[in-house]
Amino acid sequence: MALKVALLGCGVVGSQVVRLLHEQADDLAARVGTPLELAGVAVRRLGRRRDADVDPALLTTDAEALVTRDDVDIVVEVIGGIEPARSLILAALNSGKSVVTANKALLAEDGATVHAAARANNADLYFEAAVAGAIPLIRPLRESLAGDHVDRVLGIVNGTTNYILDKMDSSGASFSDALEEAQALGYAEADPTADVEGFDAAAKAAILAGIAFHSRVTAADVHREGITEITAADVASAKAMGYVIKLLAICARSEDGRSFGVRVHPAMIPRTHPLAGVREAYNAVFVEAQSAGRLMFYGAGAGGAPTASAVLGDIVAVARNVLANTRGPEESTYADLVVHPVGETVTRYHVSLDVADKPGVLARVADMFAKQDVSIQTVRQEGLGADAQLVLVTHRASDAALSATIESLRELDIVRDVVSVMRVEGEDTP
Ligand SMILES: NC(=O)C1=CN([C@@H]2O[C@H](COP(=O)(O)OP(=O)(O)OC[C@H]3O[C@@H](n4cnc5c(N)ncnc54)[C@H](O)[C@@H]3O)[C@@H](O)[C@H]2O)C=CC1
Ligand SMILES: N[C@@H](CC=O)C(=O)O
Ligand code: NA
Repeated sequence: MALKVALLGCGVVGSQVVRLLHEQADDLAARVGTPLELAGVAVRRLGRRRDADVDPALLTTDAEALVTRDDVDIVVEVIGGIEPARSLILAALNSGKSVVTANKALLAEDGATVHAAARANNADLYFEAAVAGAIPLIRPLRESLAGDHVDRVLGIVNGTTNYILDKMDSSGASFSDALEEAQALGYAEADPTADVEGFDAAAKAAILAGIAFHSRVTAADVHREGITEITAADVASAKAMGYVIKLLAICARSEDGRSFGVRVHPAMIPRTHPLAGVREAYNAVFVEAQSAGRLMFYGAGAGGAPTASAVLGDIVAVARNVLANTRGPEESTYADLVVHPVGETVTRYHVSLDVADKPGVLARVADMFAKQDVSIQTVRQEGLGADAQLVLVTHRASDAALSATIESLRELDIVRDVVSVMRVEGEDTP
């Protein structure tokens, strides 16, 4: 007997899920042990032209009725956003269906509710596509590394922003042109603010940290900065110093192991760093675990077909569980560690200051750093006279000390503007 799949949403990802379910039907049936059949596809509007070749008889605008239908075994949610996705997923789980979702926004906002519903109903909740698209990352963390102790997860988890930063760096494209290209290629979220302001990466970081450190983490726990303030001048200045700017997600345990930090922000990394070679919409994530050492996961982090690949992998896993009357791993939060504030983060900084070009300026600026115990590694002057800029790179310092330094620099009459402050990552370890 076939297992029936209900699909919610038929956009960039959903239409590719439909295509793969059709094109690979025989292989999927052989791998699962029984055919997978599309029971229905919930869409917002009937009669709209769509990429997928869907039998019109399967289309419905009544998603609620579809997810609770008796003959449906697995519900795939690729609508995105919080509502109605959450209500539909809960209705599916409460009707005993297993769920596959790509929805990182929901999992990071209210994962506790959906995971609890999965547990209460003895149903599966799989979400490999939610983080880093096609790259197998959730399953390795939840299953392959279940016997290890993860200390750090660090990488590029948003394809749209990586595409924009890469185009700005390699071809001098403007921010807005590069964003339009990323949207046309199907990488961006429905509202690209989620990408460029770092919300999407922050949601993914929350999910990764929660799994890696066996603790509950929500998007609100993540320190988030986007890329909208990054200018062509920042990109050029980074390039001149042998760096490239990337939007990084960093989840790291504290040294005493009692807490961890989760942050998403643009950072300069050396052009020789492995993450510097991650181009276009590709993602790459390092996982550092005590016994496994350093692992690197690389691949397509966005786009219809790559994301659908991860969704299909989850559908097969869930279908096998349904047939075997078993279920996959449930949410693990037993460690219950706390998330420490970003002020405790220790890293290096690149600071650009617009200063008056006159004797004594450097000494006064250096004094502000010294007062906060922030040690300067390099300093150089760019431009002359009214255009003079001081560019400083610090040794490792706490975020709190650096912020206090910047505040005091702003008050100096010789500092006309703090042009940019950016973290420098990846010089000690990847
Ligand atoms: N596009 C990508 O590269 C990736 C997307 N994702 C996630 O996959 C999910 C879907 O993303 P996309 O396919 O890119 O978005 P999309 O905007 O192309 O597709 C969503 C579809 O859901 C439909 N929809 C909205 N409300 C509905 C409702 N009440 N009932 C039925 N259909 C409804 C919309 O009309 C649209 O066709 C999101 O959670 C996104 O974050 C995850 C990884 C990569
Ligand atoms: N908008 C996201 C899509 C995948 O999660 C991105 O650009 O990475
Ligand atoms: Na993935």
